[in-house]
Amino acid sequence: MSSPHWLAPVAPAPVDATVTLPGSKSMTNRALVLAALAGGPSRLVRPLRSRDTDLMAAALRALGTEIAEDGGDWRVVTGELRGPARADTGLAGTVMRFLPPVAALASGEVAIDGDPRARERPMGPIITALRALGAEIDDGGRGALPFTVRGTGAVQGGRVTIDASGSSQLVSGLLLAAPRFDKGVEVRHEGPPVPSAPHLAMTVHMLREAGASVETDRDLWRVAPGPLRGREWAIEPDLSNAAQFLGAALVTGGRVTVPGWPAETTQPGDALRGLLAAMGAEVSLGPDGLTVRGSGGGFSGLDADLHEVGELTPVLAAIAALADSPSRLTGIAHLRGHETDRLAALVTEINGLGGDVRELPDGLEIRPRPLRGGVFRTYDDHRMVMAAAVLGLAVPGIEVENPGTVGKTLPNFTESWASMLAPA
Ligand SMILES: O=C(O)C1=C[C@@H](OP(=O)(O)O)[C@@H](O)[C@H](O)C1
Ligand SMILES: C=C(OP(=O)(O)O)C(=O)O
Repeated sequence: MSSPHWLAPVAPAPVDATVTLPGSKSMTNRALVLAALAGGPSRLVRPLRSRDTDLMAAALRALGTEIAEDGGDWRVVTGELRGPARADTGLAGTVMRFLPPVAALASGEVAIDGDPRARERPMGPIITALRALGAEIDDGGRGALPFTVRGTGAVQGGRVTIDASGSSQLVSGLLLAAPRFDKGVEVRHEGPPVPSAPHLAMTVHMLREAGASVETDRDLWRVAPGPLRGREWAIEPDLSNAAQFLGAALVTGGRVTVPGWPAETTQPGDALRGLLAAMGAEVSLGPDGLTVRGSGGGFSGLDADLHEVGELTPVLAAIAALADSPSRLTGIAHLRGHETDRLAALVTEINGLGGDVRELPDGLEIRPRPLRGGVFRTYDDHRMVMAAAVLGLAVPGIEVENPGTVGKTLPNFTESWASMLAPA
């Protein structure tokens, strides 16, 4: 899926905009899985419609779930899970990690594959864990996509140890399907720290909302077997996808408001409030939503451990490249296994515009430099498009390769970006 280059627009003036964001990818794909496993019908209200969520819906439909359009909502009716079926994960981490445990509950074979890069993303630990829990998986010994899950209609479940330092989704995937395992599951993580703690909290929270009994301790998650309830899932706006819009307020010394910002949430994007404030933004959360204002007098770099909120890195790195002082972003070695090796991609592309970004063993060191225009490659990574857009606010002539790849989570991004920049 490639599209012609997009010339990232320079901000003609400080932005002054209200930006309504589509739903959360992470919540939409969890709700779809929980709805497919529930005992009764569910409704997803304002789900995200994007490549990642459409792929999850298509995969669950292929397994026998009915997912109907209903005025922008999705109505989900549980069916008997069955193969034979084929499922495409695209490049979606949530689909490649959340679907196999569901496929293991189906009767019949489910062949799962994805984009070429999907075959390189960490999958080994969840394949091994599923086998230990009683599933049969033929992966040709690769420990990666593609593979076939030979479902028997049931998974025994029980205790399992996993190294989830490569991705929190390896744990989330096991937990989401676990109420339907005969013995539930007890997952213990052993290894370097698991990233993305808020996403694990989201998994636990949503499981409980669906009626599951979940206990957690440090590096330990226990899900009891039992029925899941069909219910209405009101999907929150995707707060991680707010990063570039709120960042635009800081970079241009303007104002951006995101309506519908939840007062309480498990989304990692909520950390943007503190992170942008640390760079000098004025941040306020009120009845109109979250408002970020930049001073117009420049802003400082950021020294932060982003281990828990790794998906914010590409956009924060772009903001940091335009700051008045250096930044150090750490705790994000696992980003080498994301849509692309994000540490390498950010170094290559920002330095290609004249920047000075250095890769650390677990992060990035960013020294702001005057940047020039040029081609910015995006490596099939939606967040590289978003990062380029932020740089383009201040640097004329940034040509973004394959902007359509942003449709992984935000299909109308270039249009919303243009309306944000249009005079009020
Ligand atoms: O569970 C989820 O919805 C996600 C978990 C995180 O994955 P990692 O723990 O692999 O970083 C995050 O980066 C990804 O965008 C979404
Ligand atoms: C890492 C990300 O996605 P995925 O769900 O594919 O892991 C992301 O959205 O930044």
